[in-house]
Amino acid sequence: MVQIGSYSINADQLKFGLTSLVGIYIFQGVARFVTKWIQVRRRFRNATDMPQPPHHWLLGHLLVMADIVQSLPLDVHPHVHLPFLFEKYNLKDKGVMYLDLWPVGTSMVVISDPNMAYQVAQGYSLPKAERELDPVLTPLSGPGNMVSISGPKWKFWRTIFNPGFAVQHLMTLVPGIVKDCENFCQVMEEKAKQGKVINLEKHTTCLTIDIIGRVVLDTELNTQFKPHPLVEAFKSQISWLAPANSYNPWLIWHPLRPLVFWWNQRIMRGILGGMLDQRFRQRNLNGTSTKKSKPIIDLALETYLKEKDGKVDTMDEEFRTNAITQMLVFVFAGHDTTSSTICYIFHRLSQNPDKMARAREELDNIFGTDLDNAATLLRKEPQLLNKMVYCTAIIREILRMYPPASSVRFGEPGFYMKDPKTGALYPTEELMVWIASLPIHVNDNYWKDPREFRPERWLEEDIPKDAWRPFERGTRSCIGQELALIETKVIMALTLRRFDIEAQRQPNAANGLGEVCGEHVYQVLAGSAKPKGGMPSIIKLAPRVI
Ligand code: HEM
Repeated sequence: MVQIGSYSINADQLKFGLTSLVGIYIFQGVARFVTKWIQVRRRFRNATDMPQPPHHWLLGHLLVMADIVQSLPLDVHPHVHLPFLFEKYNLKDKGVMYLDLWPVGTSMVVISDPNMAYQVAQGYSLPKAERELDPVLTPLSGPGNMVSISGPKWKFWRTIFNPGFAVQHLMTLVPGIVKDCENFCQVMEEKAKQGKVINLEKHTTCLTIDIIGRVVLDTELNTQFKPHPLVEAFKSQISWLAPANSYNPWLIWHPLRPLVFWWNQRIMRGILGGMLDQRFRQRNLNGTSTKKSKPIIDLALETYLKEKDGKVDTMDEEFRTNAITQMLVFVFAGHDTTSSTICYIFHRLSQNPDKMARAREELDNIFGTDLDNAATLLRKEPQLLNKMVYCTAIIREILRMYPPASSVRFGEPGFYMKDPKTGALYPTEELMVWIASLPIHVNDNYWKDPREFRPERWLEEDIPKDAWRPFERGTRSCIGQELALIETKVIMALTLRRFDIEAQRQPNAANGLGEVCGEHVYQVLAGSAKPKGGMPSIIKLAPRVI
């Protein structure tokens, strides 16, 4: 007998009551699930204004998706599927494709038309799809990170960091970037002498992490020579992210994942917090530094101190927590996108000796034929990077063919995209809006021979308006795009003439397929879109270095 206030109930009544409660709870859950299922399927089935592949009354587009997934190597990045879907279901001319993937994925609209991408990112900036971004970005940087938030909070942080990413400022940081690239050359030379297959992406990642550490935190992380606890915790975090291409429940809901995430966050935030506090103490003691090249962390603190009218004894806890989050997001967003771009540059040039020769000739003309001169000259005159016209065309072409990131937004009631050719209106309400860039970048309505690597197109042809968007466009475009271009050019200036790098073939994916449009190091999902297997490569000294 159990006494509750003035009531008493026996064990059987209690059991009955609890079972009924659980039953009602489960019934409500199932009813909600089924209702949502019916609503979503109905919306897609009855829609005449939502161009889409054939829709199944029960499974939506899950069968269509399963079909396309099977027709490509199983491990490709999800954005690789999209151009094939547009092509197969004749949706390229529509410029949009609606996909009903509920309950496995979010219902969405994907864009392959530059003008409609303009409408959602530049004409009007739809808010970020925070719910879809957070599972990746929260473990890596924390809640409230600049990539996934929208509104006034995002504006506050973007305004604080914008000056640090302006070209004029970044040019002052080139000497430091050159130093990291010299370290890279040293490591690559050793690897070339060993003649073994190396994981190229691992080395370019260490390089870009060193650069981001220097530019943002003014710290020599030196990961090219020895592991750094910040970076090790970061890599562990990436390796523990829930896999997007797996349906294995053990991998999706690994019970240890929250614990690992918490532990790594503790390490990363501890290290960055320490760095931030130290800079804050120094700034408070020394006032505003007159040093010409300032790391981004100092510029942020300067803005903060200015807002507080000069000296303050302690940093606002909210500012501190959020500043650490943004530093972490810079470390994440600032390294793996650039590192995979560098890998693909080497890869495509090794397959196209004529283009490699043209790039080397350009570098000889700018920096002279003595290879050691490039570093010395760049330290003195960073503006020489602006003369690397053909190399810039190569970077643009690689980013067109292998965009490492893209933008996911969330639609709004009453916000429609308008087909510029037909005037048809396409709804966005309650849908994820994916500006995936790849389906735009390889859409032959806008690009000639889109699957061909032809840097010359950037010098000789008209590039369609808004059709190149690897950094996205509009207010939410990449804050680090100038940094990415500068560092990639410095790396090219110092390495292209020194090394020949050749990507090696790897075992096929689980379904026996090993290529996408003839590419064997296609993009896979690993935080962002990265070359398969880290692009294992043989590296040799270029003939003129031997
Ligand atoms: C080749 C290199 C890079 C590519 C292709 C790239 C691409 C992108 C893209 C497509 C976005 C928009 C993402 C979205 O809408 O969700 C973005 C945003 C962002 N990127 Fe990059 N990125 C690169 C390098 C960098 C670097 C070096 C940094 C340095 C810190 C960086 C920091 C950021 C940040 C903080 C944002 C969010 C900006 C905002 O919403 O205000 N990125 N990037």
